Amino acid sequence: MIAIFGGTFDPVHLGHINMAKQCVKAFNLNTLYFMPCALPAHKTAPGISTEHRINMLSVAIAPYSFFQLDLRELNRSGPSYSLLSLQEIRAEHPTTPIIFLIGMDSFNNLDKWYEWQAITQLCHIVVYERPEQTVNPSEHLKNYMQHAQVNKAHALEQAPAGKLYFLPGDMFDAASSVIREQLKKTNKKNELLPNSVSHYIGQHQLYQSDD
Ligand SMILES: Nc1ncnc2c1ncn2[C@@H]1O[C@H](COP(=O)(O)OP(=O)(O)OP(=O)(O)O)[C@@H](O)[C@H]1O
Ligand SMILES: O=C(O)c1ccc[n+]([C@@H]2O[C@H](COP(=O)([O-])O)[C@@H](O)[C@H]2O)c1
Repeated sequence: MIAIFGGTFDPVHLGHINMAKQCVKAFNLNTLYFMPCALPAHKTAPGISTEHRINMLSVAIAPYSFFQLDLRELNRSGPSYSLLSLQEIRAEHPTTPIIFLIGMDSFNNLDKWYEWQAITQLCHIVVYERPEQTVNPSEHLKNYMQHAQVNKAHALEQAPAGKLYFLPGDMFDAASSVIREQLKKTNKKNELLPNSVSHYIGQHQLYQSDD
């Protein structure tokens, strides 16, 4: 199985680490790849450099041998459409099951992603719950849920793509946007961040203003 966790990671926080660990455990993965986007398709571009986002990801995942980075989106120009990355990964692994891990807020907006139906044919979507985000599907998503949703993680090993699984696990109340606001007010260690990321932010004086 190939597992990809895409995100802006501005910055990576303990909510990301928590859901990624749960995914590794549920699917008994050897490796889960964090895939930072260059230019988010549906939100404003990060105010810090890509290099800082990658360095923070690197220090955050360093303690875990089962986490790695996939930097392919940084090599493309234009919005980081997941479709293009998944097409590349599928071409590299024609028959292997591919998991794309997202949070509940992303799932509720999935039908607004570029060519979202093609995405659901290239990979399995695994959704992790998020505080204050209940499943809220549009008609399109309801239809997708009806034909794709499975209730056992094991079912995703039996096909290369096309399934949808809601991964159970403890929710973790953390959001990069909230953390950025907190960091603007105080540069004290932030409890929603791995210590190594807090340290990196302090060292490089990141997120001190809106610039
Ligand atoms: N605490 C969390 N619980 C569940 N899913 C999460 C959590 N934090 C992030 N995610 C999911 O991880 C993916 C990448 O998230 P992203 O890097 O955009 O961080 P974020 O915290 O959602 O950022 P922002 O607050 O700026 O929107 C998205 O699919 C998002 O839904
Ligand atoms: O391809 C798209 O249209 C698209 C739209 C919104 C989000 N995504 C992807 O979903 C992942 C989480 O996105 P975000 O914006 O919450 O960091 C990340 O890999 C994004 O590239 C992709």
